[in-house]
Amino acid sequence: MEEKRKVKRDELNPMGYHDGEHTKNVRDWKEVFDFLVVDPTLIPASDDPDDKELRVLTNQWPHKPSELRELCQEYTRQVEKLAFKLLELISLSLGLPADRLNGYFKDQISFARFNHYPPCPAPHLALGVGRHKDGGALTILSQDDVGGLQIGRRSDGEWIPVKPIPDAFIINIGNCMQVWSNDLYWSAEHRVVVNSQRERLSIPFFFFPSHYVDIKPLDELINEQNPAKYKEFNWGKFFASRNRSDYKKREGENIQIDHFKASE
Ligand SMILES: O=C(O)CCC(=O)C(=O)O
Ligand SMILES: [Fe+2]
Repeated sequence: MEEKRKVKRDELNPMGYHDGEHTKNVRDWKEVFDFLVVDPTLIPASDDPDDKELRVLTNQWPHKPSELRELCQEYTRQVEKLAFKLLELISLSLGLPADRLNGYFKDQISFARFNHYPPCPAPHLALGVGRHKDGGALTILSQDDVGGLQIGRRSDGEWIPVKPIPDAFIINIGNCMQVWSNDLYWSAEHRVVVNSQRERLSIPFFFFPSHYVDIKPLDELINEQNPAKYKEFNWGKFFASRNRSDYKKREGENIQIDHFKASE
């Protein structure tokens, strides 16, 4: 516990250890450790569109276990390669050049997270993570054999458990990919249920574009018959606004991707 406290995140540095996260204003039954892929990483200081100030994020590593830092860095080096490979395959699947999306990640603000979901005495009253869509381009998720992740089926919203498969990653489409592809790729809503018997561990890698990238449906994919379904938005500001709502309970509605839907 002492080591965790030394690397606890705060309002200035959101990296490190944290056990009070909120998804859409509801506290999650979990503790997390976050670390950046690129250290340091620059993000907007606030979600105010007129505020041009940037904030420097840096990693916070505990002294114990001493090999944690090196292991984490090696993990994200490898998973990042997979993320770029998937990005290229998705571009090709959309009929675009393989490297069409790569430029958006020149100063990526990606990070990885250890999620620890302790056993919960009243699992029907809590969620590990409340329903949400991942914000970035892709999420590459590694999970243990306990299970608990559920995906909201697009047709009827029913929660479908994602069965853990040994040595397999789960790939989630994020909001940015949904918008770039003008809904050809869909960012599935998901949540995590907890249980009273076993703790669970998962490690998502959130593949996030550079903060200054403006996200909109790709020109090559829209035309008169198939107009843009989203208005342009700035990724860094979107990220900053979601982060604010992650950090603590807030008044009012949180910004979600549907806010940028073009009017029908
Ligand atoms: O633990 C999981 O399986 C998923 C966690 C998740 O959805 C997230 O951290 O965004
Ligand atoms: Fe998620």
